[in-house]
Amino acid sequence: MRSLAVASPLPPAAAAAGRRRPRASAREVISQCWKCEINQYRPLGNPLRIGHSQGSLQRHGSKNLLAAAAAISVEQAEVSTSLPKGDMWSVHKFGGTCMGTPQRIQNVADIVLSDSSKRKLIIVSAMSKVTDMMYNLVHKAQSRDDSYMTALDEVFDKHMAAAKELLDGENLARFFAQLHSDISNLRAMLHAIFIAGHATESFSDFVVGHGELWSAQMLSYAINKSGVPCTWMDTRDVLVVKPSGSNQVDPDYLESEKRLQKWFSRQPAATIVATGFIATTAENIPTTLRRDGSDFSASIIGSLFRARQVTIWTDVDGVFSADPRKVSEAVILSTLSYQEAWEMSYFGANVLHPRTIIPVMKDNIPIVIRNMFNLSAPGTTICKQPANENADLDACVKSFATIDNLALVNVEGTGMAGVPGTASTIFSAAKAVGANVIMISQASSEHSVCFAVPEKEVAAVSTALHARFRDALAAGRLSKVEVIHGCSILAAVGLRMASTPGVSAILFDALAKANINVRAIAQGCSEYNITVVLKQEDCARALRAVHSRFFLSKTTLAVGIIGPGLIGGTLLNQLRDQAAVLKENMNIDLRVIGITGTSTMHLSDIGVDLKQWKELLQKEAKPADLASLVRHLSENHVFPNKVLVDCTADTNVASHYYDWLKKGIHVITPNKKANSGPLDQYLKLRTLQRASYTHYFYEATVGAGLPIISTLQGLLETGDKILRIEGIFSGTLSYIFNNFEGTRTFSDVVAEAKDAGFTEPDPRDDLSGTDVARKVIILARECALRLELSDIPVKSLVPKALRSCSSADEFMQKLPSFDQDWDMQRHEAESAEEVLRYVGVVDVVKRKGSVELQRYKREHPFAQLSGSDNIIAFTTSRYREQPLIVRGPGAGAEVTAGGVFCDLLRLASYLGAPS
Ligand SMILES: NC(=O)C1=CN([C@@H]2O[C@H](COP(=O)(O)OP(=O)(O)OC[C@H]3O[C@@H](n4cnc5c(N)ncnc54)[C@H](O)[C@@H]3O)[C@@H](O)[C@H]2O)C=CC1
Ligand SMILES: N[C@@H](CC=O)C(=O)O
Ligand code: NA
Repeated sequence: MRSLAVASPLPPAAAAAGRRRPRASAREVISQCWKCEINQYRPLGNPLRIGHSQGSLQRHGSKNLLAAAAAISVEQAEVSTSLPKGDMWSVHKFGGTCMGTPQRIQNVADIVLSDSSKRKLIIVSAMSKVTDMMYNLVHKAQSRDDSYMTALDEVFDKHMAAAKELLDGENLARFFAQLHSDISNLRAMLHAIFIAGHATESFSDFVVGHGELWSAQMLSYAINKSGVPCTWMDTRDVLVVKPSGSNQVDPDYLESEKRLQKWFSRQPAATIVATGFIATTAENIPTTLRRDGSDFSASIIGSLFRARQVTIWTDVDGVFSADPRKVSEAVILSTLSYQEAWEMSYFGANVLHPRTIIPVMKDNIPIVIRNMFNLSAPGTTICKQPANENADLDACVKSFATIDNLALVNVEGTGMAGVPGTASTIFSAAKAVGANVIMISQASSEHSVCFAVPEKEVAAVSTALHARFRDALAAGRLSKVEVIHGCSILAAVGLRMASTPGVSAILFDALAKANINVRAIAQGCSEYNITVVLKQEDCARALRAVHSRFFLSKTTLAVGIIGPGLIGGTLLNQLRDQAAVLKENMNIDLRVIGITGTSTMHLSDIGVDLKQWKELLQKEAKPADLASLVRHLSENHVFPNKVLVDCTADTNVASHYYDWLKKGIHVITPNKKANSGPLDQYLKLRTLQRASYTHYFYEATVGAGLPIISTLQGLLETGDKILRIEGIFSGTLSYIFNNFEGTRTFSDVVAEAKDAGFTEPDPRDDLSGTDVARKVIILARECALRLELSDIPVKSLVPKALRSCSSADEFMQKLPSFDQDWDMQRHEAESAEEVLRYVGVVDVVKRKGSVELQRYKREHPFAQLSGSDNIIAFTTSRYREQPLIVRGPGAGAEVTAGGVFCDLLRLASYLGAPS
């Protein structure tokens, strides 16, 4: 039976008390150290090992070793522990940042303990910065800089301090003894390096690897502390690699498996912490796995155990669809195929080094990249592409990446076609000067070959090509060897691009719409990658344009708000409160990327933080400039759709709608000026709207949030004939006459309507009847009546003497002097059992409109209103006997902004949002 207890490192006292380890062979016992747990079973011929073994013996004394050996029972010595492989193993890897502080190491221990897998192997890097500190020691020593001694003390102090915070009692003592001994060995070795003024690679690797040895021990003891038996592994005892040139190593799986088997038979633990980064050669010389070595260690070990999964813990939520520093919209990918991860890492994406993928790929072991500081993020799973295309690989294009500082070399001429060996000559010239060819493209006409190389290598390539092709150039067989400087590569990566028609069409369409010129294109037969070469200055814009096309929903809308007053401001607050719900439930992503008032303006590339739009408009604002807001919107290539919402009452702003629609910017407004302005301009605007796919919505211009425009359009579009539209169209005037009773004065009620936000910015627009007349015109024009505002006779309620007031405030101040006149009119109506109501009429049959103050009997529906109610009656062919009536509050901030918001959602739904 394999007991977990026997796997834990035991001091002699504990061993003697009956908790025992399995016995190693006689040769191995001689050099085994119970304190440091580094298995000294190798022949003592390796000078690096001698130091350690002798150190161990000197440190702990042979007596203790003998005691440990004596405690091993015969029964346990007989136990054969073959290496279990497969699903029961889960492998985790924690990098230096994860192991950065004692608290983080404790968090790592907690993560390990929360994994319910039957068996776990945890690969760790050195504590953050320690590897650099260790390299620095070697560097100092071989430079004969004796400050290596104080630097070594710092290494000791750092680990001692961490261990003191993390461990206690026996675990701490054990770690301290080991650290102490290692540091004295290192001191001796560094001294030797100092004297020689030189360190061999294996000496250096031996020194540097201590960071991992210490972090592995600390974590293993921290896990032990919680009562879960855990042992630790010096992977130099197991992982055998051979150098494969160009600063790389290849794992020797057969030999490693043999050694792992042997190691495990001695320490058959269910939880093992192993050192990342370090390994050994077949000749037992310490070495490292080079850059990103710990990930590689995890992948190799995962493969040796045929693990269920290898989890690489880091400090990001997973692999992004593009560099998040360049594309703020970048998203975390939930899955990636091995090949995609491979492609992306080539482009410098923060994925795994390609060689890390190889060991697990051969056994189909998934690698999961997770954020240790955000455990709620599920991370990115890198696995074999599911056979079923509909399985969880999200999209055919997985990510976009760029490489800057490139130059294109274009070799061109009629003499190239059909001449074997031209390409070979070109690329051997590039090779001869050591240039790295990053991408190649040749048109099938064979008249030109172009390729991209790093900018810093292009001069040498150009010189080499001119030399090689001197004769061909002189004879005119080649017309030019041309260099195009300042280029970048933009690559789209995705496995399913191969089986999805139209991907490249979408890619190039997005580039075209962003007005980006493509210099060269390459797509290999594998179709994992489509690469385009563009001007470096266009690259960031191109990246954002293509990313948004593939990753943002079609119903992402960039919104510009003009006039953050009562309605505009209320709309911004409603957007703030509802945006997340819309995104979550309806995939509608509304981003306000610009707000302008009359004096200040705030712009954002990705979306204003609506929680603080008011502050931003004060503190982080520029002088208001409508033209630059429009430019900001139309030149933004991140968002597929753009809309301007005019919340002013400004005629000048309204005069721009035509241009905006022409630019492809949708327009939404509660401002009545465009639809009630000069007829010819109105007709031009509506004609353009109908001829284009750009939308113009203005529901709130009549009846605020009440569905007046949409009801009318619905009747007309379905073939009903409108005969007459009649009603109370002014929320302000409705409020005034609903409340002008008893002892209240007319001017008080007007002031109340103003305070309640029912009036126009200047209340004279309401009292003069102009606002109602505008609404009558808007409805009349919907019914195809060609009327101008001046065609509507209007009864103004503004006393003649106040029409010339220079401001709304002056008007409000002077209004009380006319209260008596109003009292008289009211009394007259009241004595006839009637009420005053201000009504508008569109008489479609007679092709005219009117606006009047009328008296109605108390039982008339118009007399029944309250608050700011509007009531609008449509008499039509279908609704002839009983008109279709829409009634409800027809003014006020919330209902009006709500009406504008509805238009925004209608736009999103026209653009494809779910209903
Ligand atoms: N208040 C209501 O109940 C209803 C209002 N409306 C319409 O909504 C629009 C806005 O009304 P309110 O918000 O009540 O008025 P408001 O006066 O509170 O807001 C208008 C805002 O637009 C700004 N503005 C004016 N000209 C501008 C320009 N050229 N560029 C940038 N900003 C400019 C002003 O500084 C102000 O902040 C008006 O067209 C009104 O007819 C429509 C239905 C109901
Ligand atoms: N001032 C207007 C607001 C809506 O258009 C009104 O009172 O109706
Ligand atoms: Na309306």
